[in-house]
Amino acid sequence: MTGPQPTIGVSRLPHGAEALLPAFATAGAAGADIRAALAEPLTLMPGSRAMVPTGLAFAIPVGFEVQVRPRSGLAATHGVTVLNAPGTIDSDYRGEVKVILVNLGDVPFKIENGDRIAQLVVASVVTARFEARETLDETDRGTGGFGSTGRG
Ligand SMILES: O=c1ccn([C@H]2C[C@H](O)[C@@H](COP(=O)(O)OP(=O)(O)OP(=O)(O)O)O2)c(=O)[nH]1
Ligand SMILES: [Mg+2]
Repeated sequence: MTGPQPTIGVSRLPHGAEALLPAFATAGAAGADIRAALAEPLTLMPGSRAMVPTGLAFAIPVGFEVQVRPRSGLAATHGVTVLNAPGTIDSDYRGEVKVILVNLGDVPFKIENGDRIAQLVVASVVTARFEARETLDETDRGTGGFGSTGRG
């Protein structure tokens, strides 16, 4: 561990009373797996999405965010991913963390209580100021974008 190690307070909501806290599967993992908190299994039909409850609410220290990212295994094996990846959990959000999963595969995908559905990456946040200006400084790129570089 070399960088900052903030502590994120985690509150178990009533329906997440038995929920496990997010956990890093290995010492070097960047993402902490987060699990579904479900009273009964949920089946995600092909092409459909669901806001999957985790039963947890966070208190993230100011200056940090939590990103909700897909698990590669679910994506590669089942075509199941996080629709809004990376989801953003703001430091001032105290509601339940939910994971918006979408099934891009061609068979139904069943989610059981306690299944690891996504991974959380904690990141530092830079809060920039946005300042209106009449003109912007010139650069080599200028207004070129959308694949403009590398053309002969
Ligand atoms: O995958 C996600 C993304 C967001 N959130 C929660 C935490 C976040 O702080 C809040 C708002 O998310 P976001 O800013 O992405 O959504 P918005 O559509 O901009 O809503 P708002 O107007 O509430 O900011 O919703 C989740 O639980 N899961
Ligand atoms: Mg927002």
